[in-house]
Amino acid sequence: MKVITRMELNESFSGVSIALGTFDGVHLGHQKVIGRAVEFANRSGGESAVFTFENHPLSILAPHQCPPLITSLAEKERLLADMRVDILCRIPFTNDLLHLTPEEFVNKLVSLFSPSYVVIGPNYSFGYRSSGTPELLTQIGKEKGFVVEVQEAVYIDGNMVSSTSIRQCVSSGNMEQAAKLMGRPFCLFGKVIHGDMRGRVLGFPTANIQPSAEQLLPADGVYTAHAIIGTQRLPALVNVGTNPTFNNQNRRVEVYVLDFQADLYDQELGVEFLKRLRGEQIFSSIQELKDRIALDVIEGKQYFKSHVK
Ligand SMILES: Cc1cc2nc3c(=O)[nH]c(=O)nc-3n(C[C@H](O)[C@H](O)[C@H](O)COP(=O)(O)O)c2cc1C
Ligand SMILES: Nc1ncnc2c1ncn2[C@@H]1O[C@H](COP(=O)(O)OP(=O)(O)O)[C@@H](O)[C@H]1O
Repeated sequence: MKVITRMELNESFSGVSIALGTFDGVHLGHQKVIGRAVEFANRSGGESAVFTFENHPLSILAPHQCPPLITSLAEKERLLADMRVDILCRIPFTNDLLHLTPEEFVNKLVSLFSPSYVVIGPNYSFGYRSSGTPELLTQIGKEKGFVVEVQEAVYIDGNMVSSTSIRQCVSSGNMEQAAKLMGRPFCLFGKVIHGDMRGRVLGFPTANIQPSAEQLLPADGVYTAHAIIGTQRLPALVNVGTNPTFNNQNRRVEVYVLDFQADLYDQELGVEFLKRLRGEQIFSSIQELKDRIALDVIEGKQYFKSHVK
C-alpha cells in the first residue's frame, strides 16, 4: 500500500476508486465503505484509495471535544493494507484545510486522484463548517465525472455501528459488544517497558505497555485477552489502571501471559481485549492482592476453556 501524507504532489493518479472518511476504529460500517472502493477498483482494473486525515478534524476545530483514538495511525494503516487498499492518503488536517469550501475541497481531491468512484458513509460531511453533504458531493460528482455511492449505515442488535458507540463500549469495559461493532476485538499495541519489578515478586510478572495520550483505553479493571507476541497469540490476563494498592501511578496496561515465561522487554506487544472480569481494587495487603490475582487466573483459564478454541 502506498502512503501519501501531503495533498500537493508531483505524482497524480487517475480513475481511482476512493473511500472518504475519518475511519477511526475501521469498524463494520467503515469496512463496508472501504470494501466497496476496493471492489470498484478490482472491477474496473483501477486503484483503490482511502482519503483520511492524520489527526482528527476536531483536534483543530474543537480540541477539548476531540475524542480519543480507537485505532492508532499504525494500526489503521495495517488494517487498510489487510483490506487490499492500494493507496492511503493520510494528510494532516490543518487550518488551511478547515477553510476550504466544499467545492474547493473536492477540486483538490479531483486534481490528485481524478476519481471514477467515490464511496462515503451516510453521515459524511466535508468543507468549511462541514457544510458539504452527501447530496452536494453527488451533484459535484455529476459535474466532474465521478460516481458517488453513499453506503447505508450498518446496524447490530438494532443499534447503528459508529465510532462513538464503540468508544462508549470500550470506555465502559464492554469489550464483547465493542468487538461485535468492530468486527474484531479492540486492540492496543506498544513496546514493553520497565515497571516497578513488583510483578515477579507477586508471582505474576506483567509486561507493561504505555499507550499514547490520544489513545482510547478500556475502563480500569482486569480482562481476559490475547497477547500478540511476534506470530504468537497467547491467552493472557490484563490489568488496566493505576495499581491503587500501591502509591498512585500513571495509568498503564499490564499483561500477564498465562503459562508463559520469557523476557519481553523492548518487544512489540499487542493486546486483544476479550472480556472484563472485574474492576481494579485497593487491597489492604499484598497477600490479598496475590490471592485475588490467583483467583483471576482460575477464572481466566475457565474463560479460555469455554470461549476460545
Ligand atoms: C490479573 C491482575 C489483576 C490485578 N489486579 C489489581 C488490582 O485489583 N489492584 C491493584 O492495585 N493492582 C492490581 N494488579 C496490578 C499489580 O499490582 C501489578 O501487576 C504489580 O504491582 C506489578 O507491577 P509492575 O509491573 O510495575 O512490577 C493486577 C495485576 C494482574 C496481573
Ligand atoms: N508470563 C509472563 N507474562 C508477562 N511478562 C513476563 C512473563 N514471564 C516473564 N515475563 C517478563 O517479566 C517482565 C515483567 O516482570 P515484572 O516483575 O512485572 O517487571 P516490570 O515491573 O518491569 O514490568 C516482563 O516485561 C517480561 O519481560
